[in-house]
Amino acid sequence: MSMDRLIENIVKTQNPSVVGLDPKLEYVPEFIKEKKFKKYDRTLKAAAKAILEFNKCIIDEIHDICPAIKPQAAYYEMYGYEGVKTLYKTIQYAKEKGMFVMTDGKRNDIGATMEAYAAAHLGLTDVGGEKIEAFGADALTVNGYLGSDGINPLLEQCKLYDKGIFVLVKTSNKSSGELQDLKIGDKTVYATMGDMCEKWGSEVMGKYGYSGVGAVVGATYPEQLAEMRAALPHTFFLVPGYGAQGGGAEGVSKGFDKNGLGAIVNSSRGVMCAYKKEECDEQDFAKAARREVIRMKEDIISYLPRIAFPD
Ligand SMILES: O=C(O)c1cc(=O)[nH]c(=O)n1[C@@H]1O[C@H](COP(=O)(O)O)[C@@H](O)[C@H]1O
Repeated sequence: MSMDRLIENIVKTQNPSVVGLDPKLEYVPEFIKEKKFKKYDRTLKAAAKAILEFNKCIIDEIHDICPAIKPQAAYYEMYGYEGVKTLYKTIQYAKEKGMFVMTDGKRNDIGATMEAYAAAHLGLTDVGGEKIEAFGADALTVNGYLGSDGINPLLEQCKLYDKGIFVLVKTSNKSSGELQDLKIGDKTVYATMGDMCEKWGSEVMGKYGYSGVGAVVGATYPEQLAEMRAALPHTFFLVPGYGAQGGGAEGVSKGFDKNGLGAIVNSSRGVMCAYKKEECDEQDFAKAARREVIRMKEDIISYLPRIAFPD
């Protein structure tokens, strides 16, 4: 089960964090951009090639100490088909290095269209009887607010191809409460969505007590993280919002269980732009990313009892 593979990577690296690869071109060091501009002019192709080199250098530096990456599709789509090619190549490269890949697409649609998204990102695409992997991530972020019709096609792919999903429950952004904190009877909308994750997940349980249906709960809402951890014992959390959005290690620790499992914390800009914050030589950008991954890991695990498989 895919969440089992994520847990195994976390225990192996003793690191419950994921690096978000959300590479705006302005984050890419000048020496890489200049090289690509010289070869391809100032084109979408040059941008996509620069981003691929940037991503690969970071993956080379962190794959032994970090269990997973989370490329956010928007940062690739903005460079058109060349950017989408870079997304595919980034996913494949990270997987070859043993990393777990969560594509952040926040996809959702009605059943038939969701089947197409599910095939694209998690399963196989049928080409005249030939089944071909399109993107091949291990997991996909999705929006569950269209209900079960939008989630069931994904569960099929999760079962068939050993994949996982992370459903938006309580998002990290400031206005997330406008809808998600409203009450349905005596329950908030986000808690109701959390319950739906537990229900969907019962079809795809893994061997460490967590299902293939995870939930996104923001690092910026520690109280809600604690509430959801207690309410959703089989749901693994993706926790974005650490660092750049103000979330801290003590807050995110509320999303973990007694074994130091149950959550993985994302940082994107914090890692990609570490070399800018350090003000080190830009040639050193990937090493700065590695230093930030180690700093973040030490920060988070200082609040956890241990990171170990359940007894
Ligand atoms: O699903 C997500 O990953 C996500 C959900 C959420 O509630 N908040 C959130 O910030 N994210 C994503 O997590 C990443 C956060 O990036 P940084 O703020 O740069 O660390 C971005 O890719 C966001 O799209």
